[in-house]
Amino acid sequence: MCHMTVGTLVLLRHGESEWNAKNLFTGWVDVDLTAKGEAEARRGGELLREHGLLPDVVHTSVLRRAIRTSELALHAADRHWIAVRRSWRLNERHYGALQGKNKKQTLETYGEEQFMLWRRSYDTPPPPIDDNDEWSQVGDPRYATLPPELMPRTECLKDVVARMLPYWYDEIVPDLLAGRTVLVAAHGNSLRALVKHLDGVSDEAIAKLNIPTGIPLRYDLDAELRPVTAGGTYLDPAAAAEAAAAVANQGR
Ligand SMILES: O=C(O)[C@@H](CO)OP(=O)(O)O
Repeated sequence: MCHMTVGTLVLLRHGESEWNAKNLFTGWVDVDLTAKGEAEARRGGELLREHGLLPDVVHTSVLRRAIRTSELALHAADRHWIAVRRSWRLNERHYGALQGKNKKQTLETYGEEQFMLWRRSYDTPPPPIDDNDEWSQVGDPRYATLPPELMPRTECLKDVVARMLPYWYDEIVPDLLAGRTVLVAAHGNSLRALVKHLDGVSDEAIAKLNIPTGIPLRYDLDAELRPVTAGGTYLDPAAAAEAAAAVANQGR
């Protein structure tokens, strides 16, 4: 008899970034972590170590807040030496013309309904960013090999699901099927896209789901890659609930 071993998936949103702290829409803008964000990343790594949840491989976006979070967390867990893979497909949702804009001012200017449509609706993207905008990523060398028609100027969550899933199936799933413990260090909305897929969250319900910074979320998957526990398990559930509520309230 052949038993397929399925590994464990651990999702980690980067720690607080400079633009999280300033309450600015960030998207693909490559901002760094704050000192608080660095401490959150280290704490995330300590949680991994305390729970004996030691990654064999890490997948990150190509943005420094996720890369640095993974490095700080893995250092704290004594797993700094594991294999690393990165992809733009794990990047934060491209926030279009909202990149660099203040969330509170945007809420005041456009009103609650439009603000939440842009932030959390499944299929309404913000207006596209102009290629000459100071926060455009056109010309950024890290995307030089990206086919031009794949380079986003804005994205809704549905677009993120569509561009993230090829990476999930082609790069992450094989690691899981090989029985590995897989850490995915990414972003609020790219992880919402992955959670939506894993848990089969409806287009409506995903609007209410927020991912806190720096707290590992564990998913044990069955042989069909379905979560054994719906929604996964945060390694620090109380801190996760409080931090997710704070994300939901941004802009207010
Ligand atoms: O600004 C962003 O890129 C994201 C994540 O910080 O914000 P929001 O939670 O509003 O989608």
